[in-house]
Amino acid sequence: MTRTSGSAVDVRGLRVVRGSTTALDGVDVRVAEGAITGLLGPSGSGKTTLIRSILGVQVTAAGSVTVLGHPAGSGALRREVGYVTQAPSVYPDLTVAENLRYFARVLGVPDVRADVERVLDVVDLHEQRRQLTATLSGGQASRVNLAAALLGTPHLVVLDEPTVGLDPVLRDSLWGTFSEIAATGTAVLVSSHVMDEAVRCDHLILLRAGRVLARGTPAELLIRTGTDSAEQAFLALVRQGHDTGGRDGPRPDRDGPAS
Ligand SMILES: Nc1ncnc2c1ncn2[C@@H]1O[C@H](COP(=O)(O)OP(=O)(O)OP(=O)(O)O)[C@@H](O)[C@H]1O
Repeated sequence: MTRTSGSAVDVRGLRVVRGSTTALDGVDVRVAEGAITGLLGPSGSGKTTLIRSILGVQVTAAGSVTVLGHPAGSGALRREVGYVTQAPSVYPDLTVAENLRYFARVLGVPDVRADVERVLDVVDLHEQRRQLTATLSGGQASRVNLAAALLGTPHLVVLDEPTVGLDPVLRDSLWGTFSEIAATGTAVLVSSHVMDEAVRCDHLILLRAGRVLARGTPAELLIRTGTDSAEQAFLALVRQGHDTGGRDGPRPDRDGPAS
């Protein structure tokens, strides 16, 4: 299996059918190493389905999903991919440090103590290390989830709507942490339906109705649409109705028009 240079994730021609819905319809996506890629789109556009496909837990109808040079879901990726779900994924009746030690052992991290200290550092939760997870604030709980996903130094971190329900200050601080993680060379894929978070990403993939509506840097999308906010850019792209750029150039055959 070849690995596209600089790409942690390479999705080609992905089609997924869930129930009677075509959740993804011929999607091509790359996620770059050492950068934050934002996966944006309204509710039901296919963000979670794409994330599930990248994690290798989604039955696909056509196409390929390659993660760090391996087919999505391969055993080789177990320690390589960190995933932060929308729901809390740590044990409420354990302390922060107990949770992290437990997950580090499950992952088979060689030096559990050192790795737990490292991730506590990244998410700035040293003070809460002995606190029961159930008693943490919403923002602190999000940080424990993130810390658990960072154990074992993954090369790809996938976050599904990580800032939902957080106040603007906490959101800002969490995005700062994502930038720090990306700066270490890790590929960070963040889904969000909050368009104003788009400016915090290095690359954007806009999904609509199971298709890629557009992709590019935030600045490129604003210039292309002649707008000054991600939300307006998204609406302008919906009106234009097709993917007008990105790595492959126009792909009206595959990515548009969006329905
Ligand atoms: N288990 C399922 N059975 C049938 N259809 C499903 C199932 N899960 C998702 N879908 C449909 O697939 C489409 C894509 O859903 P998906 O959850 O990927 O969207 P999303 O962009 O993540 O939405 P949200 O922002 O609301 O989480 C939607 O039309 C949804 O109704």
